[in-house]
Amino acid sequence: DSRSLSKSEEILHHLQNIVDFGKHVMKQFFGENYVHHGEIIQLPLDFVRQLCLKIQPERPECRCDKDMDTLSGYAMCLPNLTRLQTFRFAEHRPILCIEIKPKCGFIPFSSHVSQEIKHKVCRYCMHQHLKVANGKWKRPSKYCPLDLFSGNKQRMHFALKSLLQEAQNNLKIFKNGELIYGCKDDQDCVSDWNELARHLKPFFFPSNGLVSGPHCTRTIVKELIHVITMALLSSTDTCRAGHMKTVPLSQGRSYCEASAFNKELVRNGKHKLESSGLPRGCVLYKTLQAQMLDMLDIEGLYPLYSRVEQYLEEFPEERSTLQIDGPYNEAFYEKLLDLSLEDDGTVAFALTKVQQYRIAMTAKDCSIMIALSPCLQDECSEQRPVVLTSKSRFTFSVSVLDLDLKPYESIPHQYKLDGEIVNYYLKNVQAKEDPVMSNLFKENEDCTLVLHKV
Ligand SMILES: O=P(O)(O)O[C@@H]1[C@@H](OP(=O)(O)O)[C@H](OP(=O)(O)O)[C@H](O)[C@H](OP(=O)(O)O)[C@H]1OP(=O)(O)O
Ligand SMILES: Nc1ncnc2c1ncn2[C@@H]1O[C@H](COP(=O)(O)OP(=O)(O)OP(=O)(O)O)[C@@H](O)[C@H]1O
Repeated sequence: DSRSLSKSEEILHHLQNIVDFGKHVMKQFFGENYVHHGEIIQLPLDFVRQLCLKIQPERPECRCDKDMDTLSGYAMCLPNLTRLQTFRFAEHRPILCIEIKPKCGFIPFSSHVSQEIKHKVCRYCMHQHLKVANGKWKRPSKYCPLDLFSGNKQRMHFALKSLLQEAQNNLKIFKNGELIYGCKDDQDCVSDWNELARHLKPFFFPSNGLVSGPHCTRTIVKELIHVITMALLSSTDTCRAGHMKTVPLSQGRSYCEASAFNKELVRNGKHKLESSGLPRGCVLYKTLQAQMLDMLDIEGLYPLYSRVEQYLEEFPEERSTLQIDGPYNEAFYEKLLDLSLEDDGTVAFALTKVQQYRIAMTAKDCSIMIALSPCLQDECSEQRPVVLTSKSRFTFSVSVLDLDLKPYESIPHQYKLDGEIVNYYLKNVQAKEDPVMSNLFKENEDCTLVLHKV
């Protein structure tokens, strides 16, 4: 009927927006090779219905509030990113793929931040405590995104090792497209390093020269961390927004006080954490630059969102002219390049900041896929990126996944969640970790009471 027809059109429009966003916006920020925008295809409805039934039992429970669309027949076709994207020749080879969801790699530098702690401890590390308290994860992770994004090999090594210890939803490993390490759903996490090493041994020690046992496991994990680090730091792409610098590197703190790596250094009497900086073309640099489009922090952004909201309440028909829900075309991209922070009180200024924030949110929640395939020395030419380990060599490709633009409507949720994360941390973690602070906290509370009485 006409209702389902218009629903189908709506879905088609939504998918078209996703493709356009990848093509016209994210490709510009990340570069041609890292982003695969996919294409829209039509599938027979019968096939879609069967597919839906087949995958339903495999879907994580927490995801089942979202239904698969079985009515429109439209679908997005994406390359299988667990496979190498660049070189067809290696397709028959065994393939290892590491998926990392790195999350936000910088500490807010905005003067709109109201709580000092946000300038010291990163959002991921604070959020961990709330997630464990809410039962999302059983144990906190020692991973800190600032270590991964530091570009310093030692800190990156620590971050990756921590991800391998508590993968949560930040790390998955696939062998020939099949998940061998990480969480299938929130309850079911595999973190057996011996098992992982068994899977990886043929990749790293093909001639079987390594005996098994704890030493072997450690060696293999080390080699794995090495190849991931090299792939993350490799510059395999250039892009239009490459010249765009969202923030001078000197702004903001380059380490997080809550990072276990940092704490260990402080315990050993060292107080300066090294951040070697990221090579400009590497995927981490690109991701961080896009994340840093959040220049005002949610606290500075929220009033601007309210300004846009107020305007839309008065002129709802303006929503499409303002391109809030697309089209994500060249004009949309051009507007994102205005990094000025001077608020002239206009809706245009507020809107630009809101859209930049949505891009940043997307980049804070995307995943990086590294696909690696063993290659022989004579196959490795200069055009193909290669990473060497002690006993093998790999050709690899790096892609970015899950680049759908975060909805405008999620901004109030972001604002609320930010407050919850910070308040939980201040009350339950910082106060307990630091008894002096804790006492100060109490004194302040007493003090407030006295003042109230007077
Ligand atoms: O807000 P965060 O940082 O908790 O991120 C959410 C993710 O949680 P995480 O912290 O990575 O465990 C969350 O991850 P999970 O679904 O919990 O694995 C989603 O990616 C969510 O995005 P969306 O709302 O589904 O588009 C993410 O929400 P957005 O903030 O990106 O909208
Ligand atoms: N093109 C791809 N190639 C290989 N693996 C993929 C691809 N797309 C997604 N995946 C795998 O599926 C997981 C979920 O992907 P994604 O979050 O994009 O799904 P989704 O359809 O958006 O689900 P939801 O709507 O529940 O968020 C990814 O973390 C990744 O492991």
